[in-house]
Amino acid sequence: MAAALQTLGGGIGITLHWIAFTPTIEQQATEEQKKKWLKLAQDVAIVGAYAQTEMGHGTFVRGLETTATYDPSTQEFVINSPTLTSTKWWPGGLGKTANHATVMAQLYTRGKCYGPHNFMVQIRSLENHQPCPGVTLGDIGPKMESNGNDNGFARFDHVRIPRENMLMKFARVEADGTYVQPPSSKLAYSNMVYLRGTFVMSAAQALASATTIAVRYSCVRRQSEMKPGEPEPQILEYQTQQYKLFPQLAAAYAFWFASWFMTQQHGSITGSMEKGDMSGLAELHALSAGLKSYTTAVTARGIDVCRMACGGHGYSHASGLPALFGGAAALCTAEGENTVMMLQTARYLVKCFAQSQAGKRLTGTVAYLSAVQPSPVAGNRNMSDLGTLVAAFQHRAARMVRHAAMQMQGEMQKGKAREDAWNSCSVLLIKAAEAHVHSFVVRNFAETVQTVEVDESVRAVLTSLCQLYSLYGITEHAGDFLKDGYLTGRDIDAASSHLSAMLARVRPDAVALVDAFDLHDKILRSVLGRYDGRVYEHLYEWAKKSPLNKSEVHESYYKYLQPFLKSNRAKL
Ligand SMILES: CCCCC/C=C\C/C=C\C/C=C\CCCCC(=O)SCCNC(=O)CCNC(=O)[C@H](O)C(C)(C)COP(=O)(O)OP(=O)(O)OC[C@H]1O[C@@H](n2cnc3c(N)ncnc32)[C@H](O)[C@@H]1OP(=O)(O)O
Ligand SMILES: Cc1cc2nc3c(=O)[nH]c(=O)nc-3n(C[C@H](O)[C@H](O)[C@H](O)COP(=O)(O)OP(=O)(O)OC[C@H]3O[C@@H](n4cnc5c(N)ncnc54)[C@H](O)[C@@H]3O)c2cc1C
Repeated sequence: MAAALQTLGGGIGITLHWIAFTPTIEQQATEEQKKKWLKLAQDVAIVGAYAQTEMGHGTFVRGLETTATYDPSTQEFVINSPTLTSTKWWPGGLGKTANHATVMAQLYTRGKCYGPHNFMVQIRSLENHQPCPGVTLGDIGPKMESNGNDNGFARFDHVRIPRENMLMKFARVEADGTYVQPPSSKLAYSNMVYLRGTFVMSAAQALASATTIAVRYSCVRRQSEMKPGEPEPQILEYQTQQYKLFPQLAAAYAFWFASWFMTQQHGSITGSMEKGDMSGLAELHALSAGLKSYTTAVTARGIDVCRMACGGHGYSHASGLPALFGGAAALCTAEGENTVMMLQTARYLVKCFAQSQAGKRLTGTVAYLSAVQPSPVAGNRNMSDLGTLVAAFQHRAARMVRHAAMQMQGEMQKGKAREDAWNSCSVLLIKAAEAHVHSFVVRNFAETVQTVEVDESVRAVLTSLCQLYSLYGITEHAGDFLKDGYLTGRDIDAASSHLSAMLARVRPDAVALVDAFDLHDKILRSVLGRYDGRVYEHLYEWAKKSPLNKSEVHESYYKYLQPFLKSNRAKL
């Protein structure tokens, strides 16, 4: 149903109904409110949008301008868009599809503002789908990709909703207008944490799709001569092609396993939060923000590497790669712009570093920060040993977190305000947070391949993939590892030669590793990545269906080219 709606002639989008609107009801509504809306949403008896971002604010949620003012005389909230920049802007499905929206608005009661809260607002008639009174709706226009989704705008002109339409699981407003505090003001943001966590799997699946397409095509495509007179080789025989594709393939597996951890963490921490234990929220936020930022950025870049590795046909929509890239690029901005998200992780790391400096034993994904010795113990390391590689990534991250935090402390000791010191160290902070997330992904990958229940022959392949992913990271960021002498030049050379060996070792299993993603042709939507490998016949069929081929001589010839040619010939 959802897929049908999704593809029905484009222009409508129900994705956000499933991934944002419905989970918001699940996570933020009271049991009473769930009885009213959750089944309607789950049965698609209503279609919803998650309306938070405005034309003037996306990142800075506390700066949102839409207001929800409580009127105790009628026990209603008045939803209003006071300025042009308060217009809700970007929400998927808001333009033409949704008839309801959870609207994030500044809550006012008894003349005081209590910050952003979620409100259920009906925006279109259930009879004729016309906008409700006081509601102005529309699509925001063509985008880089995903134009099948009607990302829309909405304005509210003093629209009245019952008090009960405030999602009140955490915070409440009583009938007389009394505001009841939530256990944490950030619980209103809980669905963003959930959604960021799901983006890690979206990134893994997107990179899995791109590497499936590129690896399969690289076995079909033959090009050039490796040795004079020999037949043209599969382009996957070129080491450069392996160096482009196999690290992306390894990253797809790494992110897939990271999303398993993210899902498990989200479940257990939100489970504890249900019982009132908020202690895990900060780590969950930092992990989901950092993983979302890191995996989507690597995925977007990786898909473009796959696209380029397929030459001209990669640039055709027949390959499916431009659409994948456009979708992955969106993930870098949506649900928390990547820079801002990585800064959130950095904020958490600086806090944890200070706690560890004060003698607190750190736990969870930051435990290594207190365990890693500042002074490196140089020496010939076994660069093919996973434990050695994990330790190298943790040392790098710990060193960079310490450096950024100390730099910030130094700025403040010179008299800078904390906020100014933060801003002037934010590039260092971002790099440290990226190193932290990278070390988590490597450690989690290594732990998963060592413990996952698979045949030993499969474990051997996954171990090679994990070594390849780690060695690629070390060689790509060699400076970070060399800086304090933790790794030597000889170690980096050893890492490079092991990486070359891993490329050759993974080659025989490359097709099996992408087939293992089990992505049906209907999901891949790629002529180059077809399971049957019949690329050229289907590329020709695909091209023949181009709208431009409906007529032998296109109407533009008669309208523009013919008169233009005629006039140029007349001047000869
Ligand atoms: C091929 C690809 C695959 C498929 C893709 C297909 C197509 C692509 C198309 C679309 C993509 C798909 C879906 C799109 C869905 C997108 C939906 C949306 O975008 S919804 C809107 C999302 N918006 C955001 O995420 C906003 C981001 N901004 C924020 O979250 C916050 O403003 C902030 C940046 C975090 C700052 O908030 P604030 O200023 O209040 O906080 P700070 O002062 O920085 O920190 C205070 C304190 O609070 C803690 N904290 C902050 N946030 C949270 C949180 N969520 N949970 C818990 N704690 C939080 C923070 O850590 C601080 O704590 P402390 O240090 O202890 O003081
Ligand atoms: C495809 C797509 C779908 C979306 N779907 C939805 C949806 O369904 N519902 C919804 O509510 N929203 C949706 N959004 C909006 C999305 O959540 C916002 O675009 C996102 O949160 C970024 O906010 P912004 O666009 O205001 O960018 P800005 O925050 O203005 O960012 C612009 C630049 O400023 C920088 N910047 C901002 N703040 C800081 C800071 N504190 N420190 C350093 N740099 C900073 C950013 O890093 C970035 O480089 C969608 C967006 C896209 C692209």
